[in-house]
Amino acid sequence: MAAAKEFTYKEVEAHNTKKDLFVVVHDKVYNCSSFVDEHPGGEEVLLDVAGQDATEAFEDVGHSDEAREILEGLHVGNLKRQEGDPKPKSYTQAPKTATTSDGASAGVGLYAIVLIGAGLAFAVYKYLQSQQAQQ
Ligand code: HEM
Repeated sequence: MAAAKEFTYKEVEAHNTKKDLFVVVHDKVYNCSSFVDEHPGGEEVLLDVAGQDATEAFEDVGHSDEAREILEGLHVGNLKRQEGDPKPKSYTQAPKTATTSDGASAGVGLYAIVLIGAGLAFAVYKYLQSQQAQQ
């Protein structure tokens, strides 16, 4: 049996189009070109990780054993990691950021309401005090 072909990250990076799409999952290199159109999760997500390390993106979704079998069928070689290679690309980063900023703006809104309420109470208190002083 011939030894598995070795790719550097730079070589994998060159395969980043829909017609020529390599991804890395757990340091193995897969040619997904024939599968892009059939992917149940859509072509966009695969194009997003084209030529990159898709380990986290693939694992975050919780793909089935069947998906892993398809993946093995697309295996074309192994990744030869070198110093300075980028880290795996995460899929969940964007939604997480959105949730954080939503929470922050809700907190600011609540803070404003409390401040306005306190201001109003203070104004009423001052008004009543001045009324009493006049009597
Ligand atoms: C790299 C090779 C990949 C293969 C062979 C593959 C294969 C599959 C298969 C067979 C399914 C159907 C459900 C299942 O059996 O788990 C699926 C669903 C899905 N995949 Fe992938 N996938 C790959 C990469 C990715 C990547 C990188 C993402 C990025 C986020 C992704 C996102 C999804 C999503 C969101 C679904 C769910 C679709 C739905 O249920 O509506 N996949 N994939």
